[in-house]
Amino acid sequence: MESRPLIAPSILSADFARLGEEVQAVAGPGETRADWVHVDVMDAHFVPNLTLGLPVVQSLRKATDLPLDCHLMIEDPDRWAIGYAEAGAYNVTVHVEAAKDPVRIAKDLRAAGAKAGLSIKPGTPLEDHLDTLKHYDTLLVMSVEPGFGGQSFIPEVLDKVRTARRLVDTGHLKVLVEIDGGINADTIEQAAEAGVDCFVAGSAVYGAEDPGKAVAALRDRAAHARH
Ligand SMILES: O=C(CO)[C@H](O)[C@H](O)COP(=O)(O)O
Repeated sequence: MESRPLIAPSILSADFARLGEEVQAVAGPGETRADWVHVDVMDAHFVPNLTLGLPVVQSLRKATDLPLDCHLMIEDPDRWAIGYAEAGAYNVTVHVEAAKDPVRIAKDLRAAGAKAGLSIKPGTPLEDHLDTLKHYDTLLVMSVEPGFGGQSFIPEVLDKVRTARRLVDTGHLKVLVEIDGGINADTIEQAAEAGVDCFVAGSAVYGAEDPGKAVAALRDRAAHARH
């Protein structure tokens, strides 16, 4: 397990007209600094929403030195994922439900210098994808149906998190466990207790008066829940 909980604000809940400033709002000093910036790429096909793509990620790469955690909610990630690695993403996550050759994607991402992430929707069993997961660096467990920010946390996914944590800790997998959807001051403790390493939070960070303070408060809650 990561020595301290990682917090990844999702810019899905940020003001898209001021993205550079919004990222700077979580790039402050000390505990107010986010660990990663989570970037939701949606294509209006894999999910019923449309957000941003490569040009925005290329611009974000120049606007911040925080690691970019790109979550591709798109059809045909086999074709597009590599571009995000080449654009300087730290971690590029594809959906197990969309990838045709996920092992090849992971190898290509790593060869391009990025971490490879695998995401799984709430209703998809993890057990069907264990052979694939061992080729990846991160597992992004969706705790809402992907597509929109501001939804309610689905507590049933915590069993999947516990399973992933157990597999990682018994040495069968070397992946960082990440969770995305409905993470806020009320839900982060359950996720931390279940064994999450990295917490994506959109509305809980960008809906707060001070996004940096929200990052610090979420990390603090997650850290306390682990003890
Ligand atoms: O991937 C996502 C939605 O598909 C978002 O990252 C996620 O929903 C974050 O928003 P919030 O923390 O408000 O739930």
